[in-house]
Amino acid sequence: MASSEEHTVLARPEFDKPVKVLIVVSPYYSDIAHGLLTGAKAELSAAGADFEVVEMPGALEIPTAIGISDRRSNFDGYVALGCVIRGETTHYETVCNDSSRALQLLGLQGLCIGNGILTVENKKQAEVRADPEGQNKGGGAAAAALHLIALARKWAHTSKGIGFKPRGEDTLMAGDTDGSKIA
Ligand SMILES: Nc1c(NC[C@H](O)[C@H](O)[C@H](O)CO)[nH]c(=O)[nH]c1=O
Ligand SMILES: CC(=O)[C@@H](O)COP(=O)(O)O
Repeated sequence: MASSEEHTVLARPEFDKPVKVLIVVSPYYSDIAHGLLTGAKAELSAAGADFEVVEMPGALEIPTAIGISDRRSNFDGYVALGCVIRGETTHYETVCNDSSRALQLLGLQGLCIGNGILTVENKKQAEVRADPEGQNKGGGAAAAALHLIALARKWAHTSKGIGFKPRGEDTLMAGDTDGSKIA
């Protein structure tokens, strides 16, 4: 089956300065969340990254939680962990699509986010994907965040000089109301 085929995994990035990552996890399916979290923590620890963990009720709250955290803290990156299992109604599509799209939009704003929100047909599919000894999607999401952080740091002191300003305390972000922060 295509889903069990091996894929290429990039070498773990190395950092010369501390890295601080926020894991935002929904325990909606707690056993699945536990597996994802175990894999993500192991990957971050192997890279020497520090991390904190916060919980949100469901996958839909995860992007909002990351957006709030990014405006009010100093994390280098984020790992989103959760699981959405198809039910009887169309709500599955809403939770899957909106959480994924919102994470991508945050990413396009410059946030370094690994998406480890499983979107599956049944619990069995989730179990093999969450298992740190199996597909280890939590570890994969943490690795994705680390690669984005490494890229952001690689270009940290580079600019085309055409008015682009890296995100920072003096950069106006969506939701900011302080006019003095306008970049
Ligand atoms: N059905 C699943 C949900 N639904 C809950 C939403 O994420 C959200 O918390 C609620 O609509 C309140 O805003 N969440 C999951 O993480 N997984 C599901 O399968
Ligand atoms: C992904 C969901 O929100 C899903 O679990 C909801 O189930 P249902 O469509 O049966 O209400």
